[in-house]
Amino acid sequence: MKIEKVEIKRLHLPLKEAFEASIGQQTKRDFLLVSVHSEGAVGYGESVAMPTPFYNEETTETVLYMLETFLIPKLLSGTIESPEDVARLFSPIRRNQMAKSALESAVWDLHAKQKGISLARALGGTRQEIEVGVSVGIEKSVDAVVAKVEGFVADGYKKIKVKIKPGFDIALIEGLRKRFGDSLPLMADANSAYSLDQLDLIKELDDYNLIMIEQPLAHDDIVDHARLQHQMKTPICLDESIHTFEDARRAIELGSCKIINIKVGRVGGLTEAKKIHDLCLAHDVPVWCGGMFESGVGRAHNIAITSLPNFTIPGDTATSSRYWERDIVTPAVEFAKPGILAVPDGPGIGYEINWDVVKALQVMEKSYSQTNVTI
Ligand SMILES: O=C(O)CCC(=O)c1ccccc1C(=O)O
Ligand SMILES: [Mg+2]
Repeated sequence: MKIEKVEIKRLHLPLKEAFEASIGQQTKRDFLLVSVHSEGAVGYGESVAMPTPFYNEETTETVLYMLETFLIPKLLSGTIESPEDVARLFSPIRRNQMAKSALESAVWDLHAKQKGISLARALGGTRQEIEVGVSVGIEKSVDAVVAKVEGFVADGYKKIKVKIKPGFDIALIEGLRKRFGDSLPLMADANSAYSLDQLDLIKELDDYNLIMIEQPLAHDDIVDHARLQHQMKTPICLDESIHTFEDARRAIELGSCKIINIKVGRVGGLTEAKKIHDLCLAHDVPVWCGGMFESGVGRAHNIAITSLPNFTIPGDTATSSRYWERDIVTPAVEFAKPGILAVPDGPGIGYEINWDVVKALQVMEKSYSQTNVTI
């Protein structure tokens, strides 16, 4: 497979409503839509980095820089037999997982389209349908979160994840349990807002039958999380701490978590996501697919990877309408049944790009081909 051309479009996609977490507030996506071209076929991917380095160290600007300066030149000048080779090609470049993933996932889409099969099938997915959860932001009051959750429960979402931070935690979970009872599939995500100094407070969360607590401690930690997991019955799930297969192996070995949130962008692409999935399967560690407010393109990649067998917990892969007035794909991502998405069986990601919407949102576009780049 020879990649002849790469295109990048930078888009500003407004969220329907602001979303707050312990790491800050978000009102729109500022992201890159990446296309890779080979022999008349086109594959699509998206960069999930945020404009600010508050979730991880990457930003939309650093992704653009890494793509232009290192990754696109490497892809255009290298030869790849399969999408798995892209990770090998990029391996001399350290980190910058979200930049790598934007390009790598586009090559996966291209590969599946060239084979005439769905991305899910190309990845080894086995499910035709996936269960979906929703991530709910911090609001001004417990009642305001309860009201939001009421709507999502009515929509049929199979898992409710609420964001917590110090001062907006125990009372929130208690309020939700009071309103919805013990059977609501509920979890909390702290985005690294706590430390072991707050051990007693964190341990109180053990009383609420949560499916898991996501990333309570530092974004770069697996040691304190192991200490915490050994003192709690509620499974700890790692998000920010896991960037690679090796991170996952070490975390499992230490007992830092019992569940892993796999985000395609955070781990550098679909090949690494699949490797982490396989490792977790071998160690009886269930996984689920997290979200980064992806547009329909990244969402389609998330749906495809979620069709693999060890994605046994509903992901943060909500419908387009949870986030956007108009998505950039057509059809929009919608439930087949309440709380259930159908895994597309058309070639590649299985969604078309809505170019009218892309044009309306586009703030920059660039094209790279073999003639105008050097490493
Ligand atoms: O609905 C989504 O896409 C997931 C929302 C979410 O929780 C999130 C969004 C942006 C950055 C980090 C996270 C997270 O999972 O921690
Ligand atoms: Mg998280």
